[in-house]
Amino acid sequence: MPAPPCTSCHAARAALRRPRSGQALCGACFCSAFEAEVLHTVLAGRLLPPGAAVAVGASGGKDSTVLAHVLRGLAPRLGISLQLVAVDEGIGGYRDAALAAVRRQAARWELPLTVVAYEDLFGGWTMDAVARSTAGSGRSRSCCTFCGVLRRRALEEGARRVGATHIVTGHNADDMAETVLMNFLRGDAGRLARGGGLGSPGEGGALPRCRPLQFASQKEVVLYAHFRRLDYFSEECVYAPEAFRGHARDLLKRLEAARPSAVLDLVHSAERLALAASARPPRPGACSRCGALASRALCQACALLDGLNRGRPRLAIGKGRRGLDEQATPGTPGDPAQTPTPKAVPTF
Ligand SMILES: Nc1ncnc2c1ncn2[C@@H]1O[C@H](COP(=O)(O)OP(=O)(O)OP(=O)(O)O)[C@@H](O)[C@H]1O
Repeated sequence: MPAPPCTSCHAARAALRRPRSGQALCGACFCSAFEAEVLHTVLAGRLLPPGAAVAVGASGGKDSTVLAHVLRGLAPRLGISLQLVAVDEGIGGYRDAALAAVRRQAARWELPLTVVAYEDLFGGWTMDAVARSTAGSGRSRSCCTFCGVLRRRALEEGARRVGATHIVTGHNADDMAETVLMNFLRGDAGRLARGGGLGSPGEGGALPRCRPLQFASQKEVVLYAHFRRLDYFSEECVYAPEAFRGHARDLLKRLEAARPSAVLDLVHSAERLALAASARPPRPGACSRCGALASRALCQACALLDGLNRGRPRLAIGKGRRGLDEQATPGTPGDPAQTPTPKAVPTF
């Protein structure tokens, strides 16, 4: 049976049904609708004001590839300038290939690209060295916790170096729903309260961040990349199988099969959450080491690096963190058996 006509242009045959609405569209009309929705998200949320110098966190994966492509098309209309900032976490056999995809994109789209590396920013620590250190403490699953915190810091540093005023990342609705679910499962009220909305306005001197694909489903991001023939890197990080996120992802898939709106419902529910006064985390202050926003004496990044440099990475995660703050003395040397011979003292 031939495909039905596109319900938008009525000229071409439909190539897909939109996963949420069931609307039958041809590839061209789907891509136009997707781009219009991203534009609406940016304008309605006042995410990127005219004149903004925007750093796109470019991982080479499907989400940031689609984000960079869509924003490049919208840039003249929004009055913004764009550049790519990629973080090299130092993950052998994974990030090098992903960075090659980012370099191809930058060349094809004529966008400036800056690469910042953990190794240079964090006193010689690469993610592979962190993984060896955390596996030694029997907690290899914590790898992604370290990587998430350090990547956030590295992206901020890269964006500042190129004079950006705003940071955008490619998190899609599925990523956001997984995060909400994980925060619920961990009982992390502070993160749940902070996780709503389309990004952060830039508290404590940090650059404003936003996620223009936050309402786009993963399936539609993949479809968009397919119809626009985008070249991206699609392998999973070598450390991802260890991550707790995988359990949230599996659970979400099952929830979605029973209730197709589950992903967006979760994203919206996080926006509407209000914490009881007794559950509210204390107002953040400044990290005693680097000055970034911190809810304890040290910000997360400094606490993690401190734990690593002491050869006690577990100290920096969860309950051990309090002890680390109490012991925090700037410049404490690391345990040479664990540290990767730091090249420089981390400064951010
Ligand atoms: N190495 C990196 N350098 C720069 N930005 C990154 C890097 N890794 C992730 N990001 C940013 O964070 C977003 C979320 O990344 P994450 O790896 O959690 O999800 P993802 O769904 O696999 O994203 P993507 O498909 O873009 O890789 C990315 O879309 C990108 O904007």
